[in-house]
Amino acid sequence: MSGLEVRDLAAGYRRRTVVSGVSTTVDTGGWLGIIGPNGAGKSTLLKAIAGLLGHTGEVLVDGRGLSSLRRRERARTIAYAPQIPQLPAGLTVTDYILLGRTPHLGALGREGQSDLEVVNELLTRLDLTHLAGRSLHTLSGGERQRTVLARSLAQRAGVLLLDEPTTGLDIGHAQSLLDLVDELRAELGTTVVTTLHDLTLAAQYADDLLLLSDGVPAAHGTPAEVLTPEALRTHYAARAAVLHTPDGTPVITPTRDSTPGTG
Ligand SMILES: Nc1ncnc2c1ncn2[C@@H]1O[C@H](COP(=O)(O)OP(=O)(O)OP(=O)(O)O)[C@@H](O)[C@H]1O
Repeated sequence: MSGLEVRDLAAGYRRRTVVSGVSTTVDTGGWLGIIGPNGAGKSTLLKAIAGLLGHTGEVLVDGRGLSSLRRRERARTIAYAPQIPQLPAGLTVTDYILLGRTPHLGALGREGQSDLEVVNELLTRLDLTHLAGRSLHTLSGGERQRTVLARSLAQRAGVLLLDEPTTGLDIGHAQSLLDLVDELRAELGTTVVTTLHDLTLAAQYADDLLLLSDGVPAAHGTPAEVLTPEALRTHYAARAAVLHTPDGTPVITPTRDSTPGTG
């Protein structure tokens, strides 16, 4: 049970406010997608929700303010995978993913069978088993991305914040990752917040979308409500058609201007 509530959050860097006026609720086991053009403030918002960036307003999980939680309890409550992670040198893939289990270890700090089982399952599900003993710095971009996500998933926190989790992943690995996250929310009631540039994937996986534009919420609702051709034109300056799958999920496809002489 880990519902998330954000109340009138504002955050930024030094004296510059980058995001403001964000209020939203994500039910236990729900999935909120944060979308918006480059520089809109998506990563800043996610970092502020994670408690990694000073902010005003409140972030509550099951009604409890995150700032009131001790470090270990907080790590069991909320997990965050950054868009561009800093990876420690010299660790193997397995050791790095095991770090995600730290908030669950007993007084001696030794991992047990259940921790290893969680890690092994993630290695399998994220197609990393063949890389288990490899050093982090030898991984390709997509392999590194999957390893970082595996660590955040190993944390088994009630709230999972993922910043652009599919960046650098091919279409198959992107789907496996999002399917796995979807299963965690169904099986464990994990509450998910992701930023996603791929609007079609965002529409397929998230229950609700929050569109940020210039740091403020410009639209908030179901994917079909938020992803309109007007919204794409206004906030992304994009030419795009919005098609729909039989169940009504929007599919965004860019369209090219057919100006004579430009092909
Ligand atoms: N560490 C920082 N210090 C100062 N300004 C920052 C910092 N990080 C981000 N910004 C600025 O804050 C604004 C929002 O950045 P942010 O990374 O949150 O946007 P975003 O929506 O995630 O963008 P993108 O889609 O390009 O990843 C941008 O103008 C950016 O230049």
